[in-house]
Amino acid sequence: MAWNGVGNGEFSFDNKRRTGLPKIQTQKTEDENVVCHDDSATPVKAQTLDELHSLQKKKSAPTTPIKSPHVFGVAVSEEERQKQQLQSISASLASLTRETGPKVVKGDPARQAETPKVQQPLHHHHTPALNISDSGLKFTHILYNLSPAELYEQAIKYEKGSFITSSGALATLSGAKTGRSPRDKRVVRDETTEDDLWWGKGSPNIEMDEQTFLINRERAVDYLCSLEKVFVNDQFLNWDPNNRIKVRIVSARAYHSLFMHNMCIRPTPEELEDFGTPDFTIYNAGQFPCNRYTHYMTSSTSIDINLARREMVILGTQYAGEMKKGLFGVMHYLMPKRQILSLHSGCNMGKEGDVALFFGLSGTGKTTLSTDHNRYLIGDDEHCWSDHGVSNIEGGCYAKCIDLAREKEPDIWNAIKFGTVLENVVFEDHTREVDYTDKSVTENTRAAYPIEYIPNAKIPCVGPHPKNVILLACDAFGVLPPVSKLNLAQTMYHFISGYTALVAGTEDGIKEPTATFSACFGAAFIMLHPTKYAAMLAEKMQKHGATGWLVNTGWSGGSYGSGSRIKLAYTRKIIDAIHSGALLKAEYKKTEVFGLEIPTALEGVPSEILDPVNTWPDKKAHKDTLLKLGGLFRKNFEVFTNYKIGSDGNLTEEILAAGPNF
Ligand SMILES: Nc1ncnc2c1ncn2[C@@H]1O[C@H](COP(=O)(O)OP(=O)(O)O)[C@@H](O)[C@H]1O
Ligand SMILES: C=C(OP(=O)(O)O)C(=O)O
Ligand SMILES: [Ca+2]
Ligand SMILES: [Mn+2]
Repeated sequence: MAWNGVGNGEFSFDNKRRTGLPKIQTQKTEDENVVCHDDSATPVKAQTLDELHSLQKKKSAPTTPIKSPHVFGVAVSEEERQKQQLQSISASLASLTRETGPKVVKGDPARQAETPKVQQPLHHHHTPALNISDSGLKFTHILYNLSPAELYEQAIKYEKGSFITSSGALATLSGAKTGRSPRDKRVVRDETTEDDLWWGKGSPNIEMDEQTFLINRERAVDYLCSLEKVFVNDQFLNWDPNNRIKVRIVSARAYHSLFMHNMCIRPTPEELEDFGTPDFTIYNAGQFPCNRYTHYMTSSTSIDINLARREMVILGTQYAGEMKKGLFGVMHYLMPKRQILSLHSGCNMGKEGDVALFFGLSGTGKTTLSTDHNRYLIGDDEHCWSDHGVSNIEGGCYAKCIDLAREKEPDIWNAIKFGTVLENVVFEDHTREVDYTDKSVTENTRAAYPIEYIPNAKIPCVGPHPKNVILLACDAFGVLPPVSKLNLAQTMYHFISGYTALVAGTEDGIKEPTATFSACFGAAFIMLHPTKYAAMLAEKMQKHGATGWLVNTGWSGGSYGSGSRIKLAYTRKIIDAIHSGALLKAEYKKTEVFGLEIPTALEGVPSEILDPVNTWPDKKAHKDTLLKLGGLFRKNFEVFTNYKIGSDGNLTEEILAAGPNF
């Protein structure tokens, strides 16, 4: 191909075939001696590219002037404060056999220029040179409380499977595990926990001894310290300032750090300055397995809680929900010790200050129904109920997003933007548009976002005593009514039972729903015997005059396979009528077997669906299914019949009588 360049700057590939296309002008002037200047911009204030890049970022100023923190009356310099912080992190990462923390330094190792020079390696004990192993010679870089933008960069650069979706969320994969592993949870049984905790049949607390915990802790710490860099989050749990817990999360992935940034309460820069020693520490070495030769291990996954040491170790699972629910378990131990009830529930508040709690197992609607455009969101999953009212434990929400639709759940849809972690979703390769119907990776696709991403979030996330306590069950048998009003004994019966029945999965051949009973609608997280929480709930509901409700967000018109799931729009109408007080005034009738009080009419919902028997074409099948479920409830409750609930002997009797009768 010939260069047809000519003196006037015209440029084409072939002069002869030049037809309709305009000539491309590369010089505006005819005078070749005039230097072409780039229009009006002033020149950059840099002599070199490095200098130019150094101009790009500035150190952000704290939101309030840094007060000089005094330690024993002595002012602490910023340098000293940074050193103390690093010392605290090094102490967290200390091997318990060597009793020394790793050498730690702040900043991304890939950006050496930004990493402060280390004058003195941080050791809190002097180690004789003879004892030093290779690991003692290396530095571990600490990426401390990074911002979402920084964590995005880390994830995209270093973690395979990290992408920015079209709405700005960070799509990520949680690896082989896409849900929690309750069978791999272990709790240290020692003097601290022996008498307090619920052990044995039905308990989620599978025991391990202190020594085994230390072995797993060492394994996790060694793994983390072997890395070039680890992420450290220092954050809070519980919006009740008097019962706030300081948590530190040490993890190997930006995904985990961003997840916890979103899910825990984010400290202000000032609060961070005074953070000090954490009350509880998570060591998340999820990419590294546990050693199956270790006593008590039954798989390569282990989630270990040591309440005396106030530590949790995660090995062999990267599912981020494990961290949030692990901390929830810790709160289920710490809070009742302070006479505060911890609850696996969502919570919202009306304009008049009326608070509702939404209990329910995974997938029953806590997040969906507490996120209500007409009400203030206090939280979607974990709360405390103290003498002062309710408080959210967390700073974020964790929504299921399978089949998420903008029209049905606009607030959750709009929260999936920059900063949100989107786990295990499938997206279109080019547009990065998420297909929320795609279950290729898992059905348990999730979005974790800070609570303020919901426009009507109530900040601070606290509220007065609840007026309504709504128990959600997704009944795939299709026999529980869409809504029932419960008396206190019934509320306790259903709270202790903790029933739901989801369809087992999407695999072929699974037609039968399986009933799940999970005490207190969260047996996987409770630490004490269920009757302890039940007694506290009964006392609080009685004292504050709260009404209990049972809402079936599951099947209607038949079981899974023949019936269909109750429309979300109808469930919302039901919930609206509970909030407004309209349902309290409705006319009621009693159902057979379960003895539930059901309304005969309700605005916005077809009356015939209020009594499930009307919706089943086959009445015998309905009766058989009802009796079958009643039998399952009865069998499940057998283990609780020997327990007293609270100090009121009558209540225990009433609760036992509040179950199905046939
Ligand atoms: N009638 C209904 N009520 C509540 N949720 C429903 C209903 N029908 C379908 N769903 C879907 O069920 C799921 C409930 O999940 P979620 O609210 O995240 O549960 P939880 O927070 O209790 O784990 C959501 O995906 C929601 O869209
Ligand atoms: C994160 C979880 O909570 P939920 O499904 O109740 O939202 C979970 O159970 O793993
Ligand atoms: Ca931060
Ligand atoms: Mn939820």
